[in-house]
Amino acid sequence: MNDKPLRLGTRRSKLAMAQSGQVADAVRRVTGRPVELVEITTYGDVSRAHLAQIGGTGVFVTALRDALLRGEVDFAVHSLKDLPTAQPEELVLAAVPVREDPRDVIVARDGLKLTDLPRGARIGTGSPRRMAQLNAYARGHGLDIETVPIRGNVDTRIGYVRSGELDAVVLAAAGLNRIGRGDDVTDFLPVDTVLPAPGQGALAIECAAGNADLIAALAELDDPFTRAAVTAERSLLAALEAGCSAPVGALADLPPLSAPLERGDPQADRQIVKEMRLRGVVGTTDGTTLVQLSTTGPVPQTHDRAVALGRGLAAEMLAQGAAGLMGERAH
Ligand SMILES: NCc1[nH]cc(CCC(=O)O)c1CC(=O)O
Repeated sequence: MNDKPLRLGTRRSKLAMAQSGQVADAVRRVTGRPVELVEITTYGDVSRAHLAQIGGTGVFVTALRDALLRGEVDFAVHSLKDLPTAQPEELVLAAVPVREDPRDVIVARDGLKLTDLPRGARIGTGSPRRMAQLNAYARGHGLDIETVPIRGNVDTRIGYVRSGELDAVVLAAAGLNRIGRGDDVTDFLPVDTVLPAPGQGALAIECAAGNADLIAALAELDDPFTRAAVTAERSLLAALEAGCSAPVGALADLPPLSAPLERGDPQADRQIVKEMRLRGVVGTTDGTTLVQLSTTGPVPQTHDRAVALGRGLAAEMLAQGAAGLMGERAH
């Protein structure tokens, strides 16, 4: 047996360290090898500039990928939603593990839920996708809220609420759960209200394309349903030619059951594993216009079919004017 430690390249943020630590445990289990964490500082960690200003996608990812390409680390763990949709040829996503809760949540003062927020409440988020959908929801439901651009790590964001500067902030459930702050959530936003970012809640384990033994070992951590889902979501994003900072949401999951689920009902079980629903949304950040569409079909059994599912829905969204809602292109 090969006892040489596997080197896992990771960012130093609390979230990155938490998810790298969890994946390291899983990789130790399936490979029987020790795993050591190698900390890498990325431009996104250092820059104080607003993310939209440093621009482009994948600022958090480039330094990790460079370390992989230079052979300084054996694999890296990314939040899938931060990964650019273009895959470099020299690298492969060796595994996409089972997805965490994909929903966005709010952390609000006094335990408030979205619909309890008082008139004029200030909600912090740096994400045009979250702004667009929250503002659209507010318009449709007589809520009077103001979305306020913020950035920073999870602790910083929650700090704005604790200090009283903001009434609430929007975050991803998955990130809070991974750093053990799930109890701070005051409201889970239904995906019908705010569709998450493509890939949200999922991780990607990436390694060099030439590392066949490691790729084979890591395959055990792959969840085919999650992989098909995030492939469809990211293909939708790519086909809209939108970057990670575009107001685009997408989620592929199980379609609602046509009949109430009965435990062990073979009919319901078959429906669960066979079908996938893909939803996509794009809108203006003020929430005045949203294009929101969905499609349901068999769970894609190949990469190409998952890509086709995402592209197909993107084409329908473009036909309904999606391109005009995205504003300045990131690239
Ligand atoms: N944009 C930052 C980011 N990238 C990944 C997560 C955690 C959720 C995930 O893994 O999808 C977060 C924080 C957030 O959006 O609240």
